[in-house]
Amino acid sequence: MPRRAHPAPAGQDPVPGTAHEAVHGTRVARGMVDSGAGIVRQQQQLSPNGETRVMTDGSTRHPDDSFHVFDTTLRDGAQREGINLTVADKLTIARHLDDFGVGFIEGGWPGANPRDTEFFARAAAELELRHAQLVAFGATRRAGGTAEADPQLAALVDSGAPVITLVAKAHDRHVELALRTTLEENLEMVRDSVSYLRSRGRRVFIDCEHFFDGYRANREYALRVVQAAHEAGADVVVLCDTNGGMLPAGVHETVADVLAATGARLGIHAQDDTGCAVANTLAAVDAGATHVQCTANGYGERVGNANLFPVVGALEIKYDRRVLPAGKLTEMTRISHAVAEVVNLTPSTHQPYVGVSAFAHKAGLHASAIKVDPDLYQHIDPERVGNTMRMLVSDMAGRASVELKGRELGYDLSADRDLVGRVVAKVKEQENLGYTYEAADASFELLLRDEVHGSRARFFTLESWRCISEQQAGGVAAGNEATVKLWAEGERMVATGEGNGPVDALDRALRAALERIYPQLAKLELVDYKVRILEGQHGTGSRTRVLIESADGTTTWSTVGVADNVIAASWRALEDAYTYILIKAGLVPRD
Ligand SMILES: CC(=O)SCCNC(=O)CCNC(=O)[C@H](O)C(C)(C)COP(=O)(O)OP(=O)(O)OC[C@H]1O[C@@H](n2cnc3c(N)ncnc32)[C@H](O)[C@@H]1OP(=O)(O)O
Ligand SMILES: CC(=O)C(=O)O
Repeated sequence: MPRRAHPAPAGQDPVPGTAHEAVHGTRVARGMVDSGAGIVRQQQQLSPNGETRVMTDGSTRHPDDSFHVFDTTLRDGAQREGINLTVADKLTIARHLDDFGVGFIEGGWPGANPRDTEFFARAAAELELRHAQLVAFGATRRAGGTAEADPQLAALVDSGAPVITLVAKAHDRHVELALRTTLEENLEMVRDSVSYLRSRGRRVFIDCEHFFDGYRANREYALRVVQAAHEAGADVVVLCDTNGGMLPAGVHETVADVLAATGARLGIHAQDDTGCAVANTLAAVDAGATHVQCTANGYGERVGNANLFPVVGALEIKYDRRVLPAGKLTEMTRISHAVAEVVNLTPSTHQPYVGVSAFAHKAGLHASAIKVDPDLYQHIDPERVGNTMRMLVSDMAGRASVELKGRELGYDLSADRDLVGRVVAKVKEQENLGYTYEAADASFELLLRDEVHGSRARFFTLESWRCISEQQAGGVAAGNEATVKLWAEGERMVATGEGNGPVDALDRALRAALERIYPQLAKLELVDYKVRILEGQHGTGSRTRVLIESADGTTTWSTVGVADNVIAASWRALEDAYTYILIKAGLVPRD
């Protein structure tokens, strides 16, 4: 890997606990350094070839400091509408990010609110980071003051974080309108703030806010801000597309120019307002930036930031650049979903690399090529990022889709072309009635099994069901009751259930009838229920489709039912859900 092109400024030693020793050729660095406001852990070794840094706790650091993956989920990601993290959430996310192997975790703005201040205090006491360094974020000192006397900078030092990111104005108009100060004073604020933090033993990165817009408005001034930060000792000058309006070509051209004009080490921070944050980040890397700021799942202010996962995926796989510790790339899908869980947002199914649909194939022609070689329709092997290929079966499926889906489910259908053809035809016929099998894997598996065995799998046979929903005047629900009459193991069962809705009542009645014979049903839980009214087709009236997601404590599965009314459709989806759990429990149905 290339070494860092920009050694620390003359007269200033690299900050203890950072990876400068790689730049300066030192092979071993150990010890605990009191940096003035807290102990900075400094236990690291370079292997003889300089490629792997082995920490004394056995973990590995990045090969060197020449490229930074900097995560700002806990600072800029938390600026997304709808995200509201507790300190405990932030600590959990920091552990996930460290486990993934990012180099820097920006934890928040100490002093801006009690939560972020507490986060840094607890991080110092509780976080055992194996790969990352913790970063505190803040702004340059106030206009007209001194860094020494600035309470906000004091809070950054007090946070104990070994690395500080300072946001600085780089757009002349912002200096005049937002800071209400002179262009010269803004440069002085940058120099003074960086020098002060450096004198306190901190490594400093500068986020040049609105850099690209500022560069367009006043190139010379924007470059002077970069130069001021660089000369004062900022390790990386991060060019920020704060309003997110840039496109990749413009980013590339600007970064290349700034690099040539200043010689500063450059980073990129891209907001996603044009949908180009990842592309802009990579364009900056192509132009020479060696520090990328990203957030997990692209969370961030307004529409978000450059998404960490596709950026890292591109760097590791497409650029063949080792930015994660060995073996960590396969953790990507798990980490993405784990962070989504903590922030309480459903993971985007269509996210590149890590979404559940990222390697899901629906079109029959795709499946037929994938059958020969998955590379024909996949840009990478999904296992490289911990994801899996999935076949979707729908009315767009062909023989190959069914054969591959069958293989996924444990059926070898390759020798029976007729059977596969019958399954394809059945799927298309059923989907024409409103069924959807891509969203109901378990119903598809039952359909496939029925074709393989030549008859419907049955653990019970319905005689009738009846639901009664009662409402009192004024719209107050009085109750829901369902009765099922069915046959199982030669016995006739009649059972009644009450529930908070007719489908709940039907489910309870079914359990009451069957649980004695099939105790495995005690584990069955209905976890999600979706109804969709389908427009009438071919002159028929509208139909109702119900999708039920069930779980047994270890796995989940989905079933589908379609009928003219919602309860009949629900019954069909329930019947599949019950049948599926019993088959999975190893019971043999009467076919
Ligand atoms: C592009 C980004 O996303 S940068 C990150 C932005 N993040 C946040 O704003 C979240 C945390 N922020 C906060 O909690 C608050 O805004 C605080 C604590 C930082 C400041 O709060 P307040 O003191 O009440 O100020 P307020 O938010 O109204 O305005 C910001 C002040 O910072 C000043 N300021 C803005 N940018 C900078 C800068 N780069 N350097 C120095 N001062 C700055 C403004 O001039 C303004 O000063 P004024 O109060 O003298 O007019
Ligand atoms: C610093 C930052 O978050 C921005 O400029 O967008």
